[in-house]
Amino acid sequence: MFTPPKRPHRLGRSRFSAQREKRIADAAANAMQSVTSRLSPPRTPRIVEDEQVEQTANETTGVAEISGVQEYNSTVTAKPPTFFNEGGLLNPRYTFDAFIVGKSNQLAHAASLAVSENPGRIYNPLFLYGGVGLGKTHLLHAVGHVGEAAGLTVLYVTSEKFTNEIINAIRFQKTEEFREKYRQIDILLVDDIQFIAGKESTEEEFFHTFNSLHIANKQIVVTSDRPPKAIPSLQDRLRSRFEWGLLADVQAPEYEHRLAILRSKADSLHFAIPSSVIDYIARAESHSVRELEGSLNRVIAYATLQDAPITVKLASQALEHIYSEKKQHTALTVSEVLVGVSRYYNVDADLLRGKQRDRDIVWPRQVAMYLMREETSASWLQIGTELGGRDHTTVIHGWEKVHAEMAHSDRVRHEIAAVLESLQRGQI
Ligand SMILES: Nc1ncnc2c1ncn2[C@@H]1O[C@H](COP(=O)(O)OP(=O)(O)OP(=O)(O)O)[C@@H](O)[C@H]1O
Repeated sequence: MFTPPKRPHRLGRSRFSAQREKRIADAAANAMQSVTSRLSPPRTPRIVEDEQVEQTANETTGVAEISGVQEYNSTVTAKPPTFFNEGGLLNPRYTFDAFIVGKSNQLAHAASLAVSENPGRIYNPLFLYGGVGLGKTHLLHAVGHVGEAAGLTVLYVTSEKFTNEIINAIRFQKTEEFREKYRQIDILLVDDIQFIAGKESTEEEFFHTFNSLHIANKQIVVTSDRPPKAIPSLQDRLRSRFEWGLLADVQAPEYEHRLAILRSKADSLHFAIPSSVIDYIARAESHSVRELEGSLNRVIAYATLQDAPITVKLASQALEHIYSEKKQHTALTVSEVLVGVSRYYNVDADLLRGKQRDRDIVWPRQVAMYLMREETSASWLQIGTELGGRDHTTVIHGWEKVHAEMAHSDRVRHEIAAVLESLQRGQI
């Protein structure tokens, strides 16, 4: 039977003074820095963080995009845009070699490897989707590295950066230069494509970019936190183009996979971590590899700070606040499930409560029934009431339908896990 993933940790800090926590975090960060600089030569600076790029772009242009409508703030001094990446934007750490393959990411990895070796020829576009911190960006960059090594023109861009470039291009009448740049690319890598949804001119321009690259057999790889059909307000013509190639999802790693990832991370830090400690960290249910990496870094930093050997006891102290926060999760409520399911499937909550029997509405309604039963303490009767006064037998039937589909289909299992994850994220 499907065991729904546990909820990710919430941000509440009631049991810990924020000050104490900050002191540990600062000290850990400092210690980590000194550890890593002692152990390995300084790396090429990491890829510029997206936030920095966006912030700079927005500060420079004074452009705000509100509900898909672009507005210009004329009080900010405007500078002409720079269109071309300065290069080196691929993170050197994000290679195929450094990517640990497991059941949860097998398809996404194999597809990424295949397109990197044969760009524009097999899965085009490749659409990678899944929850936070599960390696989508890592795979995107890995494809880029292989392309660059083969001498191809690779462009990695976040959808926010793409949006900002379009806004700038329109503003400074440089749309031709913008198009020219995008049409010279052999491999276009776009991160977090879900953010272009609802931004009219960005979708329009992306649609044309997509078509001209696709016709020319140039490779397009995009990532998203959800499959195309679940991105609200995405234009249908883009949605169908995303579904043209291959959709590959990444899921949270299971225990053995978490172990392998942690071992590899510890090796890359040149740190001998006892297997009991690796096991201790891996045992915590985690929805994100980023979170796992954070736990490992914290344990190493904690040990360095205290000048103590790395033991399970020390690891449990270092991670105490994280685990105790995980235990404080509150259950979802039926109305949170309703709102979350409606948001995920882009179906109005009133339609979920209503009588319409269209397939597009019936399935999300049944998913809501299933998740209300599994994730809240509500009775069949209460769930029926929340869903527009339905009889409890209807709710049981809905639950059974989803349960049976999940038993037969990986795709449905993944879909339900993705809905649940989006509910949990919405709750934080
Ligand atoms: N299978 C894996 N093997 C090794 N490292 C991994 C793996 N999956 C994820 N990571 C690491 O976890 C971190 C987060 O991964 P990444 O940024 O690619 O996640 P993401 O899915 O793009 O998340 P987001 O949606 O938040 O952008 C990175 O440091 C990445 O190297």
